[in-house]
Order: sequence, then structure tokens, then C-alpha cells
Amino acid sequence: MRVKICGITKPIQGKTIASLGATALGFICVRASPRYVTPEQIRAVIDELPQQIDKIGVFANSSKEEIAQTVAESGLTGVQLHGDESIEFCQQLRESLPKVEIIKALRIKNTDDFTKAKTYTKYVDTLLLDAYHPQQLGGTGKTLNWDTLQKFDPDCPWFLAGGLTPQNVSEALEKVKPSGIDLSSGVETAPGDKDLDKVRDLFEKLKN
Ligand SMILES: O=C(O)c1ccccc1N[C@@H]1O[C@H](COP(=O)(O)O)[C@@H](O)[C@H]1O
Repeated sequence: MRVKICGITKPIQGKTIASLGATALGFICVRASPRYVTPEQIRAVIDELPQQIDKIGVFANSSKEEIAQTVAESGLTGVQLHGDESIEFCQQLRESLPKVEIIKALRIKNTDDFTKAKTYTKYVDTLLLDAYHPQQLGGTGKTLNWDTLQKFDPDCPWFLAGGLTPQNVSEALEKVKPSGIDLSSGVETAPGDKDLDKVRDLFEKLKN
């Protein structure tokens, strides 16, 4: 199973989290977020990482040009679209960045959003489901209702996100069978500052 730890800001934390077992690290490219990092800061983290780990930039309603420029400057291998990006936008971005993994994130408000999520599967590489919050785009610590996700089985790989912690991840994975999980605020001491003990605890829980 893929394990993505998101909201990395510090090279030493990125390197340690990769060595603990993360398969992907995420970098917030949304300026309004307290976890925002510039392309130069992302590059400084990526320079310390093993080649095989996925390096995902998180964007929300950015232009294709801005995304492409950030990818080129930083060395990202994937982009997570966490805003209101349309199917057409995802399709065009995939054409212009054919070697980059395109992940469409959907913030789930009600069960209609599962149907909406499935309409993207042909046009992206991966889906990500996060919890809806009226004021914040992500990194909210809010969980999805995992019971409603038991039958979610799209035609492409998908990440479960939203409020996952070392304490609740086992319960989530008993109920839901995603291709990967994504954690941010559940393994932090403060926004953008990862708690390495919590990350260790997470990987211990995932071994069982
Ligand atoms: O983390 C942020 O600040 C953020 C800002 C804008 C869009 C997405 C953001 N984070 C994403 O939120 C989810 C879940 O986070 P959490 O585990 O509930 O804290 C995760 O996919 C992050 O990539």
C-alpha cells in the first residue's frame, strides 16, 4: 500500500520520513496554507530524498502554467489537484505533463461526490478522497465517514485522506480498502512541522 505523508517543509524531516517507510511525500503549493513551500524549498527537500520515492505537489485552482513551472523548478514527480479542477483541466494537464502522476483530490460532502469522483478516473492516474470543510481546502484533520466508503471501488488507484492518525488508521483500514493513505495534520506538532515519533508510530501500526 502507498503511504503519502503530506505537508513536508524541512529537508531533515523529509529524509527521515522517507527512511521510515513513506512511499510518497507531499508539498503544499497553495499560498494560503500555513504549510506552503516555494519551488526552491521543495527542491531543497527533494535533493535529500531517494530517487524511488514519489514527490507530490499539492495545488488548488492553479493555472497549468504555474503547475508546469513549479514541477520544472522543483523536481516534483506528481501533482495533486485539490481545488475545483474540471475533467478538461486534468486532461489538458496530463497531455502537457505526460511523465507526471496526476492525482485528483475530491472533498467529499455527500454520497453524490462519490459518483462525481468516478467521472475523473479515465482522465487522471489516481484519485484522492478528503473530507469536506466549509472554510479550509485541506489539512483540516477532519475524517470521512468510512462506513459510506466501504463499496467505493473506482477504475483507478485511490488514496484515502482526511484526519488519519496513528490512532485511527487501523480502524479506517478495517473498513476501507484504498490503494494508499495520505496523512498530514495527524502526524504534526504544528502545521508543516512533522512529529517524527507519530510518523514512527504510524509505520508500527501499519506493520500489524
Ligand atoms: O495541508 C494543507 O495545508 C492543504 C492545503 C490546501 C489543500 C490541501 C492541503 N492538504 C491536504 O489535505 C489532506 C488531508 O489532510 P489531513 O490529514 O486531514 O490533515 C491531504 O491530502 C493533504 O494533502
